[in-house]
Amino acid sequence: MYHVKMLLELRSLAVFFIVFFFGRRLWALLSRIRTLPPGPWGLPLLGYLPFLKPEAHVHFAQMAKKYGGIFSLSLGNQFVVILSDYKLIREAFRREDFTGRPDTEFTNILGGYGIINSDGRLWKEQRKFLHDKLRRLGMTYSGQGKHEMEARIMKEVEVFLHTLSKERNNSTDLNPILCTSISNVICSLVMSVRFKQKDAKFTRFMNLIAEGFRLFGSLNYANFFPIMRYLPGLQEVIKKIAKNRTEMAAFFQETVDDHRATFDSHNMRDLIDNYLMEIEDAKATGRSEELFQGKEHDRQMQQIIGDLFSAGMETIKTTLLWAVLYMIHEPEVASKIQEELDRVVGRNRLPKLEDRPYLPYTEAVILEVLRISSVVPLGTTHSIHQETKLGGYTIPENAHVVPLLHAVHMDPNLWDEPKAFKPERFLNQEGKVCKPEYFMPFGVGRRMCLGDVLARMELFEFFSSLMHTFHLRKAGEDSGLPTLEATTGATLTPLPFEVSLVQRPLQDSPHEFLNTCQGLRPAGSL
Ligand code: HEM
Repeated sequence: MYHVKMLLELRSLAVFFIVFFFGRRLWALLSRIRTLPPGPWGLPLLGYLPFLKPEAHVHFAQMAKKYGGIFSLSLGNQFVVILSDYKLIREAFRREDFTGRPDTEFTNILGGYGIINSDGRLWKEQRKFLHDKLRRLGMTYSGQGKHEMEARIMKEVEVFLHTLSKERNNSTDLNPILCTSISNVICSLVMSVRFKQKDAKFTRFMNLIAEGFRLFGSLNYANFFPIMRYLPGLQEVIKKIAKNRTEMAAFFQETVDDHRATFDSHNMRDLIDNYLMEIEDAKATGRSEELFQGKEHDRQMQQIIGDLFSAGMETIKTTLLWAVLYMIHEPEVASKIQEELDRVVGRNRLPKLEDRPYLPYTEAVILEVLRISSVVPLGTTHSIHQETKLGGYTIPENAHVVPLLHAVHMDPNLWDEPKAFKPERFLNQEGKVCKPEYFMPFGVGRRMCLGDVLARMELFEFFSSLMHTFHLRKAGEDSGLPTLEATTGATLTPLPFEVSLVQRPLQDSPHEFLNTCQGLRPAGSL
């Protein structure tokens, strides 16, 4: 009898301890959950993934209305924090602890090379190096380099206009023409190479990039559930990515080898020459092993070329396509730009960078295009490698942090009628350009776009020259206006459309102007 009683007491004690232990754990878990940014619960293991709609930026913006300027959700095994409060975006991204990039299937394939997806010391050193060298090559608003950069861009602008002059009055798809022209700017800066329209090597290169985007897109689920990488379908995708990357690497390596063979330390032609100089210097000073944090030198150069190309081509081309589309929709805005260009620049030359301060309306239109199109709607995902606090909430280690730039640019509390195209919002009462701190198409903080100066130069030169030389009209008499709907990928791209280009009549000095617009030699590979 005594033993039974003992056993019962022991059992009660055990139950008490189990309840106490799990109760404490549950309490700790709930207390911790309460410190995380608010957000939906989702399903066990899958989290919110099954409910995510294809246009993630629009879906997240709707969620932000419910949960606020900082909210969180689980997507598979990832904990994601979405920021749409511009003050919190600024606060987070100026901090060192928010400069990480996520560790995913995608970044594993890249092996930590390059700049966009690198992390820690390699990223810091590469960012400083690139910032310094690209400035010397002309990515700056001041100094001699600026003129060299302008010359590189203008060469492409002129070839672009020449190609278009052959398309006058026809319905034209600007996408492939812009693709070559914008690529040539970045290729000339990085590796002194340029391509003709429809060049076979360039076409292959562009196809590899397009296929790369598609293949990495289909790997998305493995980013959320790493175990899925072992599924046969995804194994095939991974093999194909590896094959394409080998082909791209060979293409870049050929350029690096050519540069090595003709390298002259007294004549730095481009970014690759600067990298070769750095590698030589590291050898001479016994730093070779440490350079690029011990990573393979040539592979780092290959990835840098790939990173700058992918970051600097699609974004600018897409922004220019949006600009053209909005000009077709907003003929009054287009006329005001042309009136300003005619008054300030005159009809006998193309606009130059030094005209820019005197062309506030044109400048305001470019800013409005950048705002309304938010070509990189979700910015680039950041990550943190140690638990931290933001806006009073706990941000756990390895959380992904997404700046919802689209929501910032469409916030009715910040912008009057955000869906309307209103360049005037970027002009102050004196008619001067002013940018509010919640305008952030290039991101903000320590990992802000490295190419924003080049991007602003290119957008100005291409857009103002195009407007100075052509009227942009909708193609086809009977068709309606092309849609402003976007295709959602890493960037927000307009659906394919055509434009009718009507050459603008000349007034003064027709010879010089004609020479610029029509008498140019076609491009050839360097
Ligand atoms: C309209 C044109 C462009 C837009 C809208 C744009 C936008 C952005 C955005 C939103 C980011 C992410 C910032 C972050 O991580 O928080 C970024 C990063 C970056 N951009 Fe751009 N970009 C443009 C053009 C360019 C050009 C022309 C270049 C090349 C020279 C370039 C090079 C880069 C690089 C290297 C990064 C990564 C920086 C890092 O991780 O430290 N971008 N850009």
